[in-house]
Amino acid sequence: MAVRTISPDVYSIGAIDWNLRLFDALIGTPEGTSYNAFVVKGTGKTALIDTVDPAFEESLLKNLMRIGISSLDYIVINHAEQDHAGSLPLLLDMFPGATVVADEKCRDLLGRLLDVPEDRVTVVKDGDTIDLGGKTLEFIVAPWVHWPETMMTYLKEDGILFSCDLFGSHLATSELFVRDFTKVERMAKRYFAEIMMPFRSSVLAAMQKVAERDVRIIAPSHGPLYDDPSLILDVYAEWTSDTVKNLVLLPYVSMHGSTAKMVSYLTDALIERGIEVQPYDLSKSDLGDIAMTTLDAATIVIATPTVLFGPHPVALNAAYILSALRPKTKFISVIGSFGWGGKTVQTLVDTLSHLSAEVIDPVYIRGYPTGEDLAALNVLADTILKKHEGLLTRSQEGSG
Ligand SMILES: Cc1cc2nc3c(=O)[nH]c(=O)nc-3n(C[C@H](O)[C@H](O)[C@H](O)COP(=O)(O)O)c2cc1C
Repeated sequence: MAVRTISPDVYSIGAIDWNLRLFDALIGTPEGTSYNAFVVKGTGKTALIDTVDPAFEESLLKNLMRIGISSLDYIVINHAEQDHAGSLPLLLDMFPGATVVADEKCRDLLGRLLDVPEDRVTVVKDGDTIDLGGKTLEFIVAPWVHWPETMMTYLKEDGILFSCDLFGSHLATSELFVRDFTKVERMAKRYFAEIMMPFRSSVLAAMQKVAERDVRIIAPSHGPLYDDPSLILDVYAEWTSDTVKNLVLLPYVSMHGSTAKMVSYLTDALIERGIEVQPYDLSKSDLGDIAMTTLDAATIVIATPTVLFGPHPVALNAAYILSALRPKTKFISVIGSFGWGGKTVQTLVDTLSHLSAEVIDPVYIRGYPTGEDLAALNVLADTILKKHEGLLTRSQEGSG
């Protein structure tokens, strides 16, 4: 993997994982990812900031050699997750004089996850600094910007924020800095929806700390870097806001066509009312795309038949994940078809209860939809329209 210079004596030496297609055995990564690691050389001391996934530890060592590093003074660990800290045990063997720099919670997790001895770790607090000689590292503790121990590191003289997972994207690219933001924005949005959305208030607190500093370069731990920070800061301001769009997310599954017919009818009914709608056939769709849509959707309608007295397991899985991601969705509903009975609607409403969204009356029918059932879907579309108009009015009053 190539070494790239970010600014004088600051290098990007991480690894690009071009072929990764599934991260954490959960998240699709259609465009691969990178594990970014950085070296900052001061006149007196040298620091490595984060490591790489252990599968790439050899390439990290080679890159250290390429830039003439024979000893490391500090290894800053912003996040204990293995894709960033996983090469630490090898590095601690290779560089016996190196001290790990981490916050207290991170020290604890490094011990538990990677068996890193406590006496190799120097604990830092929010605002602490280390002077490398003409290069000052400031540590910005950012709990729950993914995990409880996360922190960021700010290189004062160069205005570089090593932001850890914040502002990251799962994107393998040969570009060090973002050049085509339209492409990167999609991957950054997906990353935000899948990783950061459950921690929106913590992200906002971290962004406040970023705003207090003169940040000229943002260097996240996944994906390309930003030499125009406003690109990513502006979209994050929107994503972390409470604003939702006049959009319905409609994830569905259907075995024999009854629920599919209802989805198709409701989709048209929403379009006719000027409401944007995004149906996803759960048997074919990527959860990352669905997660991204939840970021904007004012309403989620889950459509499923009853299977073994409850929702189809694919729909239940989607509801569970959507609930865990805690989108800012304001309204939820359920539509679908059953044969004889079950607890589908209640199970889904209970599963989505984390969202604190208002439940709009479900349309749950027996068998193939009749004219009366389709009329009920028109009523549902009318209700969604009224609810969305109410949101718009409230937000206009709020801004007026
Ligand atoms: C494997 C299987 C299990 C089912 N279990 C139930 C059930 O527990 N309760 C029920 O009311 N209907 C049950 N049904 C019937 C379906 O809910 C019903 O046929 C429904 O109309 C199918 O909708 P779809 O055409 O959208 O797949 C089951 C159907 C299948 C194929």
